Amino acid sequence: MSSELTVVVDFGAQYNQLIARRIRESRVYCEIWPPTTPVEQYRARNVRAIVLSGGPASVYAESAPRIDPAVFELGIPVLGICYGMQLMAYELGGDVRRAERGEYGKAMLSVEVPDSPLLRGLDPVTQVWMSHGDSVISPPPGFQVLARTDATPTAVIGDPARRLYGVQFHPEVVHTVQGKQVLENFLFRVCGLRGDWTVDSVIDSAVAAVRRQVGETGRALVALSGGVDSSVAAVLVHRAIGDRLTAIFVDHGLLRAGEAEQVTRTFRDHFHIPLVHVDAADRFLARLRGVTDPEEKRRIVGREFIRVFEEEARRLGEVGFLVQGTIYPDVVESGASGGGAVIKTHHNVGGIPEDLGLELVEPLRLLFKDEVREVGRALGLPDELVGRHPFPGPGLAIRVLGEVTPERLAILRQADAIFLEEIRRAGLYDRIWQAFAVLPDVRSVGVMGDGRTYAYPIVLRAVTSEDGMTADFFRFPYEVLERIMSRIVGEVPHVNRVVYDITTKPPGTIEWE
Ligand SMILES: Nc1ncnc2c1ncn2[C@@H]1O[C@H](COP(=O)(O)OP(=O)(O)OP(=O)(O)O)[C@@H](O)[C@H]1O
Ligand SMILES: O=c1[nH]c(=O)c2[nH+]cn([C@@H]3O[C@H](COP(=O)(O)O)[C@@H](O)[C@H]3O)c2[nH]1
Ligand SMILES: NC(=O)CC[C@H](N)C(=O)O
Ligand SMILES: [Mg+2]
Repeated sequence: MSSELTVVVDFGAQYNQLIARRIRESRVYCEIWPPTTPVEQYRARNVRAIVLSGGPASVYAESAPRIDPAVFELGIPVLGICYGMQLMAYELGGDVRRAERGEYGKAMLSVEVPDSPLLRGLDPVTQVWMSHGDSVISPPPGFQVLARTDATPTAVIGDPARRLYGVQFHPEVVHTVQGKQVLENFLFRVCGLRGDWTVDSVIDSAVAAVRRQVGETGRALVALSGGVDSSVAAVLVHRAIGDRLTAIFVDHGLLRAGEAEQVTRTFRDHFHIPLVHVDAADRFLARLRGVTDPEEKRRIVGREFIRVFEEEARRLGEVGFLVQGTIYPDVVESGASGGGAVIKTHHNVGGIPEDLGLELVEPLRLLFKDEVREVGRALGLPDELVGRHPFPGPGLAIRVLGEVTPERLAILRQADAIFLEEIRRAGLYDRIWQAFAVLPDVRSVGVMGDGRTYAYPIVLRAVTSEDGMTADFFRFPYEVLERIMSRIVGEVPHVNRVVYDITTKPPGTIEWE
């Protein structure tokens, strides 16, 4: 994909995905590898730069994750971050111990060697973000101290001859004001990279890889939800194999208002991808009748999805490949990021059975969500599709709390549509990561038109997030909330109250079930 492969070695830091994203933002291609990756792999893949991530362990502990010290002798430049720096120092003969003073949060870094290639262009004193209890007490032979903080005299160390560097702070977080400069200094000045990772190069190599995998005559299916990932995967594969790709869109009756029409229209008119639209609402709702347990609902939807899918696959016949919109966080989280070579053997559709006999095609498996969006834009997908909020596979079944009935789905759909319409009208859609309405299974007393009501509340949920793993509630202007409330109560039957969920994740999750 690029001749400038950079590897982030994962020692269990919360931030290793963030390190990889920052590197890619500088247009350098990067993968996350486990510390157990054999040294030969670094040579075989022609790795040009290595970043050792932070991690919760202490290097001197028995069980601490390590790396083959031969990595430091490959002649490839290394940047150790926090634990990564401590590990490098420890392995090369430095002294690492519990510091007298831990350092958590903001600290001021004083640059001592301003002409070090790693620190070029930094302010003499610059704010960094720290999170460590151990410190490099004395650096290994060959290393010099390049910068310090009050609590940590060895905040940055380096051996310019061997191109080995360590920073105790976290350059990848925004609280380290000049962190991007430090990472780019490492990539461009220390390693001599140029940054040739562009969306066009990503698309070209993904298209070529799909052609190689599927061959001249192979046929493929894609389960298309209309969400960002499966849509971008579909368009990419369509570019590679044309109408040997068929998309299957399942309307399970748990979609938002207008969604099925929108998805089918976009794909038929805009992309000319043959699309099978399966209207399966009745069978999903029949299976969900009387079911209130959230996990049971998810299982039922997942299982029914596969049944529908299998039936369609059998009907089409002679299909050898299944396209999935698996993205990099899915891969990393499933522990399959070992050198990019391990193929994820399971899928994210909810359980495609082995005997379906389809080989997986996953053209987005090395991309982050924002990169997937960029690829989608470059492929000509309309903004309203690329910028869509994520929508969960089980759909409204997990937003109608308790039993899912056609009546309660109708209430939720109408309220949800008003909520999103007003968000768009206020110009806030793109500032929010995900927004939706929830219908609880309680009722409360109200007064409307001088009469007593006893009806449902609607819960509004809107969050900001980078990746869905953590989230904060969105700060709406009160006027917008007020308009949403008055429209929902005024227009949606059986609703007499509107509440706004201000729970962060953690402790809450984004969805209610
Ligand atoms: N209604 C549907 N019809 C067909 N396939 C679906 C449907 N809903 C979900 N899927 C499949 O399940 C996968 C996982 O859904 P998921 O919501 O994680 O991804 P997405 O819909 O592609 O993107 P996004 O995260 O932006 O919603 C999808 O990529 C798609 O293959
Ligand atoms: O495709 C999906 N199938 C699911 O079963 C599912 N459950 C949650 N989500 C989405 O994941 C993100 C995090 O959700 P939670 O904070 O509720 O776990 C949010 O974006 C949720 O919408 C799902 N997506
Ligand atoms: N964030 C880290 O990498 C911490 C490293 C090590 N556990 C310390 O406390 O110093
Ligand atoms: Mg989706």
